[in-house]
Amino acid sequence: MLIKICGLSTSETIAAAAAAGASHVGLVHFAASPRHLALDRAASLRATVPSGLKTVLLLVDASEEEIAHAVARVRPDIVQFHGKEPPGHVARMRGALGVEAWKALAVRDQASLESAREYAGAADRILFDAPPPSPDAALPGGNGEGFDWTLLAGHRHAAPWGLAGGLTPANARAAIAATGAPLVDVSSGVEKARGVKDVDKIAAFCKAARSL
Ligand SMILES: O=C(O)c1ccccc1NCC(=O)[C@H](O)[C@H](O)COP(=O)(O)O
Repeated sequence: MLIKICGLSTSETIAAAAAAGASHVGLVHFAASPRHLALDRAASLRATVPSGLKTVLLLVDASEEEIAHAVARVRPDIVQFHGKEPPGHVARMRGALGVEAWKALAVRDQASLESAREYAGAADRILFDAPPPSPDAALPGGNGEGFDWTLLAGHRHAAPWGLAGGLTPANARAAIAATGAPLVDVSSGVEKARGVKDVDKIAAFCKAARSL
C-alpha cells in the first residue's frame, strides 16, 4: 500500500511519516494554503526527506516558468498538479522537467471519473479527490472533505491512481476496502489544528492503511 502524507511543514513530521511507513510526503507551495511553504523552506525540508521516501511538490495552476523554477529549487520526485491544469500542460511539464507528474481531479459523479481518461499518458498518476466545499472556497484540496467512494468501486482505471479527500485513521481501512485504492493521500485527517500535523495521527493513519 502506498501512503502519501500531504502538507508537511516540519522535519519532525517528515521523520514521523518515514517511521510510520509512508511512501510519499507532500510539500504544498500555494500561497492561500495554511500549509504553504516558501520555496527556500520547501527546499530545506526536502533535504531532510530520507531516501526511499518520495517527495511530492504540490502546485496549483502555476505557470510553466513558476513550475520550472520551483522544481529546480526544491528538486521533488513528483509534481502534483492540483488546479485546473489541462492534460497538455501536465504532459509538457512532465516531459520538460523529467519528474513524475500527478494530477488531482475532483470527483462529483461518474462523468468526472471518465474525464480522468484524458490524462492517461499525460500524468503518471491520477488522484481522485473531493471537490472543494463551495465554488469560492479558498483551496481546491486539503479541505478534509470526502466524496462518494462507491463511484470508484469496480471502475476501470486508465492510469495508476490514488484516493484522497476526507481520509482519517478511522475511515482509511473502509475507504481502501470500498475502492481498492493502491495509494491513499491524507492531509486534514492527520492534523491537530488546521495546517498543524499530529505525529500520533500520522502513525495511526499509516497503521490503518496497512491493515487490510
Ligand atoms: O493542503 C492544502 O492546503 C492544499 C492546497 C491547495 C491544493 C491542494 C491542497 N491539498 C491537497 C491534499 O492535501 C491532498 O492531496 C488531498 O486534497 C486530501 O486532503 P484532505 O482532504 O485534507 O485529506
